Amino acid sequence: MDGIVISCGGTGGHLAPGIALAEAVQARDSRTRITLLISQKKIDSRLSGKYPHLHFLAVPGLGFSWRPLRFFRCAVSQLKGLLFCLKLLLRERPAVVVGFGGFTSAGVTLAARLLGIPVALHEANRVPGLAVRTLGRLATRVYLPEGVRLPAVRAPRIRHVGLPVRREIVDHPRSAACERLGLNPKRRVLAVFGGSQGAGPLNDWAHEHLAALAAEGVQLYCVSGPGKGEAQVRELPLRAAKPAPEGMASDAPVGPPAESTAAAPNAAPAPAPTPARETPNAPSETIRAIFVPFCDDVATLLSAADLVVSRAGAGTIAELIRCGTPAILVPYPHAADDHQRANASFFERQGGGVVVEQGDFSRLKREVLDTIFNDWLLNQLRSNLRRMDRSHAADFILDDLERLSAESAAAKSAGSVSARFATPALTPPPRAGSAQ
Ligand SMILES: CC(=O)N[C@H]1[C@@H](OP(=O)(O)OP(=O)(O)OC[C@H]2O[C@@H](n3ccc(=O)[nH]c3=O)[C@H](O)[C@@H]2O)O[C@H](CO)[C@@H](O)[C@@H]1O
Repeated sequence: MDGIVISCGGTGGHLAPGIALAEAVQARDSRTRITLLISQKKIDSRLSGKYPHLHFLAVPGLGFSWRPLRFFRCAVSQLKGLLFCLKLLLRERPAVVVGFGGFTSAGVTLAARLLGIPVALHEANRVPGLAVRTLGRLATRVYLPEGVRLPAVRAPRIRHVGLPVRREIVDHPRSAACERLGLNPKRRVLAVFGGSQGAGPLNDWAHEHLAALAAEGVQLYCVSGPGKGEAQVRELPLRAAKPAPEGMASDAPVGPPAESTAAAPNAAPAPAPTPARETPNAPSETIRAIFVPFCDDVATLLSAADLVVSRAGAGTIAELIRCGTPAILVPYPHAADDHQRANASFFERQGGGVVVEQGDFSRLKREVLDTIFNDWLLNQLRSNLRRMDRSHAADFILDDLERLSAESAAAKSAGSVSARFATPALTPPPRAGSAQ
């Protein structure tokens, strides 16, 4: 393939699979020109900064809104985005364009369509978003999660495939991962993760329950999200107020902990070993709760965690599956068309974990403690997650894109040959997107 433009801006859930696809293209042929279009949002520059070997370009564009002023600003910025993409595609002449949804996909999809470049759109969620629903009709190909339908797009243009996951997302040995994060491998680890923007209610829950979790011997690692809290490490006493019966969580109230606070997440050595449930009263031991605004090494976090409490973004779910980490998903209740609830309940039905609604937070602590100390259940969930993994998504998409680009090239050259030998009256000019 000569070149590829990947539109993946607006949020971590679009950017991460874009990066994954770019990595797969590079691995297949390092000479392929790859351009990744991102948005001007901070989260995009934060995440893309980790990949200096890839070529990112920020494209103008704002998210859609029905509010009059915002609607007008969105229309102007989308127009600017379209012109930007037309210039880019005319200069780069990529063999194919791929969009991972979101408002940054609009301009490049239209531009590709106008220039007769095959364009593929990928939907990660179990309810297709506005971008894929509206732009899908223009696309040469639409990739959907297994079992998801999009009636507006003709069936031959649809392929069912999972979400490409970045190469770095692999399951590491747990002990080494814990030590890298400054956690004690002999204690249980709960990760709290709100997706690329963080989740205020999950952060609040983590702050409210860190003492109670520590008392039970559960270490906490909370990724609070950019701008949603400072990095801090807290050392809390391990103190079972009421020893719990074997295999059951204690819900006894825990008094205010004698705690210390430090600023650097990975500074101090890991505390002394001994699981809380085996020796509930180890007076000198402290349990850590770590808060970071952003995590640059999600694979290490998911490898260290025995259990994750998380939003139900499609990217996070794909990474939980890849690392085999069981989760309690708390879908974001205001996600467009409630797609996070659909993502979460599919994950639950497949056996990767359980769903707790945000309105049902009172049962979250019990759910966490009942799961995190239940080795039989954790093993069941891990084996279900292994079964759910679709590790070939990037290669499947890449094979298909190569086919689309070859078909488009063949159609174009057939068009130009017939144009040379046939009379113009008999041979219609090749249509844009004739490979469709
Ligand atoms: C509120 C909302 O509508 N969120 C949507 C958004 O989620 P969001 O942007 O949160 O995306 P996901 O949860 O799908 O993925 C987040 C990605 O960012 C990475 N990451 C995140 C935090 C961090 O500190 N470091 C880091 O690297 C994760 O590893 C993952 O690759 O896009 C997803 C994909 O369309 C949707 O499913 C989500 O519903």
